[in-house]
Amino acid sequence: MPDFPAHASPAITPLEAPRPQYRDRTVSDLKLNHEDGNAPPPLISPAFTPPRTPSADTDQRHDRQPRSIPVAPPSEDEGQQPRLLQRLPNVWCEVRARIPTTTGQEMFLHLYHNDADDKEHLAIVFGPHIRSKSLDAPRPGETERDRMIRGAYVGTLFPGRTNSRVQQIRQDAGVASRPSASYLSALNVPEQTPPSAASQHSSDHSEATEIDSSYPLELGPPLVRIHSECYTGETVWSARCDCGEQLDEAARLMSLPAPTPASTPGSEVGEHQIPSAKLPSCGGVIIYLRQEGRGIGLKEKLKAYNLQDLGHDTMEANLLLRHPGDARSYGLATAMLLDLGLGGERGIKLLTNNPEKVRAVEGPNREIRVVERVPMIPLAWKTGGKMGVHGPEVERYLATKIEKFKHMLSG
Ligand SMILES: Nc1nc2c(ncn2[C@@H]2O[C@H](COP(=O)(O)OP(=O)(O)OP(=O)(O)O)[C@@H](O)[C@H]2O)c(=O)[nH]1
Repeated sequence: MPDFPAHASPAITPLEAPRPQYRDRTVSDLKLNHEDGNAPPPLISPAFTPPRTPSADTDQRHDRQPRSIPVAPPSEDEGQQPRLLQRLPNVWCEVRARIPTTTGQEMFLHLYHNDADDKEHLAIVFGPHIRSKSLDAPRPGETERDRMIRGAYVGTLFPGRTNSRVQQIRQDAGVASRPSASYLSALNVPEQTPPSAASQHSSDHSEATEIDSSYPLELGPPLVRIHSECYTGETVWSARCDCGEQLDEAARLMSLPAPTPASTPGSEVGEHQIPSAKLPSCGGVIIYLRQEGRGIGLKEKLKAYNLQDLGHDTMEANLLLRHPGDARSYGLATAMLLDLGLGGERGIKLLTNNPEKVRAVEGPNREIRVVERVPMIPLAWKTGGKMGVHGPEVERYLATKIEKFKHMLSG
């Protein structure tokens, strides 16, 4: 018997926790994985494998425009109808700010308030073409500085700037007449357009129309992701779900350069060299809804995780806690998209696997049209386990999404 110090406990065999018996099949059982048999390598440690940020240098094979699937308009006899609010909530963008990202691309974070809940929902806007009407509309008594502080400015802020409007940009650039579209685009300034049907919600004040924007027709329907908050998957490296990876992938796709001549690296617009990191991207919007845990909140989701460790799947766990399997609705997202000028005939391309989301985001009167769906295939499947979240928990989670939530994950 070795000499242990007095405080040492006698060596005992640690209690072997019985492994929970899961009744669900895993994704591997469903034969949807590209790899057969070879389990992907485990995550090393969250400290060394932070969630991926959208990056131009991540897997070049995926640097193409995303594959999308046309969405048929809804028919009367469709079986299960999504939960739709009778009327859309009122939403308004309180403030926005430019966020340079680790990839060199910039995005504008828009913070929204609404009259349906007291949460701060967000719109993460990529590219220069999408602007919030409620943000741009003038507010009583505000100064130009107030407008710049709340983000209702055109172009880029710089020390000493005194005016939020486009004329100021022209003067600073020494451009007497109306600058070219590509020059404005390089400055992140939307082109001035006459008020259109799509801008019918804007205020008719001259300031608002001056900075009205439109998403260029040649870019096709803008790419949109409606993303529900997931603290565990996006912040603390959880491998129980693929939420963090989905957020990264959406941002990456929206940062891909737009297929226009101006997007050629090193291209020049007049005398102005456009830095490649600032080349215009196709852009798009991630509507980030504070719907933690499919709407049940973090506390309840953590309880659900414990139930999952006791052998239940993600849907059963919600039901055992007396919550719906999915407690979300998408009226806020619809209203935010309208405020961002994405209503109307042209429609949007929605990045999702969730069939309910496709219909629900269209709103009670089809205010938004989802004309194409872009599937979100887990990165581990696309890369044969080299990248992305993998492990038994996420496999069970994905299997339940396919089997019980009817997610269209096989493409
Ligand atoms: N209640 C509960 N919520 C979860 C769990 N795992 C992730 N979530 C939440 O699920 C939401 C994301 O939903 P998903 O089902 O992954 O995806 P989706 O938004 O329905 O569909 P996609 O658009 O295809 O991603 C986020 O709010 C997460 O916090 C879980 O085990 N239990």
